[in-house]
Amino acid sequence: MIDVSVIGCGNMGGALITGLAQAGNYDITAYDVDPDAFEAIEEYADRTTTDLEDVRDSAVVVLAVKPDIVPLVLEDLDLRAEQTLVTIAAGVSTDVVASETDASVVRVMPNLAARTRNMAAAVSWAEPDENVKAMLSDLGEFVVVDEDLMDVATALNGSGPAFVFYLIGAMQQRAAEEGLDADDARVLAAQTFKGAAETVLRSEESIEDLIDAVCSPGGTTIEGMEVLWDSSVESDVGDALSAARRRSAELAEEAEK
Ligand SMILES: NC(=O)C1=CN([C@@H]2O[C@H](COP(=O)(O)OP(=O)(O)OC[C@H]3O[C@@H](n4cnc5c(N)ncnc54)[C@H](O)[C@@H]3O)[C@@H](O)[C@H]2O)C=CC1
Ligand SMILES: O=C(O)[C@@H]1CCC=N1
Repeated sequence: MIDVSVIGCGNMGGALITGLAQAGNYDITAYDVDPDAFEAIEEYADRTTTDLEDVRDSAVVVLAVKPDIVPLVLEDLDLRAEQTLVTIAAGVSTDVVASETDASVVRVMPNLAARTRNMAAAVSWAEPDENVKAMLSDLGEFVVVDEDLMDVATALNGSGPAFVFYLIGAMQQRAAEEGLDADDARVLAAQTFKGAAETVLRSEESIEDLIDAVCSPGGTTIEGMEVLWDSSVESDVGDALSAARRRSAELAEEAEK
């Protein structure tokens, strides 16, 4: 049983609590200044609290507040060297957090799919932390990156679910306009993304070869692919990723001030 506290139970803190509770093996304390935040996670957390004292003894404390709130929480959070503080705030460096705590600091960029234990996470740490490793493995897949690559990881896997939701929405909407029931279209679009993603994860074929495998000669897919290849979708998706990466770098500059 790993004793974990989550500070900030909004969208991302709540997703981590939900996923960890489903994994079992975690004793979870949920802390927030706003008791309304507990509504969505009450059934998953072992306890909820508005008293910061209650999180002080956890082996792992996850800081899941907005980047500008991080310094305020650190002012009041007194942790010991044997504890681990996981920071997930976009743009807040390990150094900024480590300068305010005795705990060892691990920086993680998680994503909302923690809710269903399908999270993609990037982690940077001075040395591997066994508890954090267990948590990230229980919540999905993770890769270890140098901290200077956290901005691009933030854009890719942190913000990425929103970009994918957008694409799912676009496919769902057109299929509904062309006659499918909207709920059926939602299921088919989402399951198609899930299946395509799973296929990529389990295959060593290049993305180009996988596209080719769907394009039957003279068939339907190639007609759609011609539209995509002639469009700016590839560079527009890239530009969305770059914009998110730039914002992460800006947040980092703001956090250093
Ligand atoms: N939303 C997402 O998909 C992801 C968010 N993150 C990071 O997670 C952090 C939280 O983001 P969200 O969950 O989206 O924000 P949110 O606004 O949904 O949740 C923030 C929570 O913090 C609470 N809070 C505010 N002040 C507090 C304090 N002093 N002490 C304790 N709790 C306090 C709020 O009541 C709220 O429940 C951010 O730093 C963000 O960069 C990282 C990856 C993905
Ligand atoms: O939008 C944000 O700033 C956070 C960080 C990554 C995903 N959500």
